[in-house]
Amino acid sequence: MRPPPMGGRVAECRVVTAPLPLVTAPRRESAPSVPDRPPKTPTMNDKSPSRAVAWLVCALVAASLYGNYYVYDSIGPVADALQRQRGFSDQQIGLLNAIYSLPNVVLILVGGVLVDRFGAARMTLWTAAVCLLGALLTALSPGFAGMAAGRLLFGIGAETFGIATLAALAQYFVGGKVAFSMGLALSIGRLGSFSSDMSPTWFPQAYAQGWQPPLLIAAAMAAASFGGALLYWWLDRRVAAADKGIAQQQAQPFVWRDLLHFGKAYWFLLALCVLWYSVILAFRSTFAIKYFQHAHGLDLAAAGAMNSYVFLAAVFATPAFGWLCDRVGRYAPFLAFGAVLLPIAMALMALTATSLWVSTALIGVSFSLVPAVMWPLASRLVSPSRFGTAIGLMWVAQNAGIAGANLVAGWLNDRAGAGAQNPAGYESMMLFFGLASVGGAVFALILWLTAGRRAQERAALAA
Ligand SMILES: N[C@@H](Cc1c[nH]cn1)C(=O)NCC(=O)O
Repeated sequence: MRPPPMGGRVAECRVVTAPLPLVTAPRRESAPSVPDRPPKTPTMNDKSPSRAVAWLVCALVAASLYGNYYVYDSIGPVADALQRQRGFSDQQIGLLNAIYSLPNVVLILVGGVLVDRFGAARMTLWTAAVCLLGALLTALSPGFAGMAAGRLLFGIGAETFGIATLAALAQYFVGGKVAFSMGLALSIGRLGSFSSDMSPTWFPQAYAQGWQPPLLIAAAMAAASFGGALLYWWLDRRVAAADKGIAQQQAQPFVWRDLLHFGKAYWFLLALCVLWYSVILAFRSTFAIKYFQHAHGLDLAAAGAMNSYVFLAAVFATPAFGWLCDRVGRYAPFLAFGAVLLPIAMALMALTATSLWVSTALIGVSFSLVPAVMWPLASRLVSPSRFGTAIGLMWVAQNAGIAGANLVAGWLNDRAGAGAQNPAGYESMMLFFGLASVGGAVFALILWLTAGRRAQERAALAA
């Protein structure tokens, strides 16, 4: 009944003696290839109780992600109130979000290793607790320093929490539907981001009272997230207790050299992750609204709405694409398709007068498809006992890329004097994001055409 554990005392479970539901065939240690089809095992029988347990875990992880992503995006809606009521500068408000990413440039690798060491369930619980403390500190602090410390604490917990939740799904859905389950959980997370953006409409009384009540609502969301994590941890303990009789092996100690054994496909995926997320998150989260206003003549409300449709599309499309991937059994072509849509959208926006709806739709598909495939694919490219480390390393580079892209794009805009009076000043920023998105698409294509093809050839030979 228990999935192959990822860490802690019950970590390495690739040798399985009993025909257990949810415990599946061994995966490759460091294969540089992209699987054509998820391993078909007899473990995910539609009516087996273990399948129900896996979906319960998925529901708890998704609920937990909802609260976590709500807090992640909770500063934007109170930015104006923080400026008016507490006199915060733009730089201070920017820092409340930047301080989330900066420590993670180093720390998530440690977080990933801890996930492999102590297991997904324990780390989900511990990091959800850290996130709750961070959200409370942010909401209750009387001064800027306390709020910044709260966001720092939240960031330290949240990124490792993200890895632990992906690891949980990779464990429980190892026999099938991994992309669908991850897509579903991520889509509920996106719903949390969307809810946070919509909270001024949903909780007008809270916003009428000032900056604090909305942040207390965010802290309540973090508490709900912790509740979900607690239930998941409890369930995982019960599953472990039911599996007492099964031979389990000790966790492998972490060895830095292991990183070099991840294989080429993993490194292509990491490069795509850095470039694609840098464009998506730095452009969409920081500059898109301003760019739509100044270069495309939208007012603030229309620009904000246009941007939020990307989130909304992802809520529905991410699990749908995950389902499709599981069903078709292909990953790399979908990833390449999603990655190629991004430079096309950037080119349409920057170089043509095509309606913004077209580029928004393309970015919406890309934002739904790439994460729906990237994380399940990562779970198949490395050994289960190194999944946390592998994602940790990807997110170290991703956070550095996002922070760097924000700084470079801001510098390019300032240098060119970009603004409402000078829309052409955005050209260098768009060129930068365009080139980065082309780079991401190239790595996705290489991943598909080299590692993916080789896997197909091997499969054909084996047949
Ligand atoms: N490292 C995280 C960054 C993030 C984005 N939203 C909340 N955290 C990540 O890549 N998560 C996976 C995702 O696609 O959201």
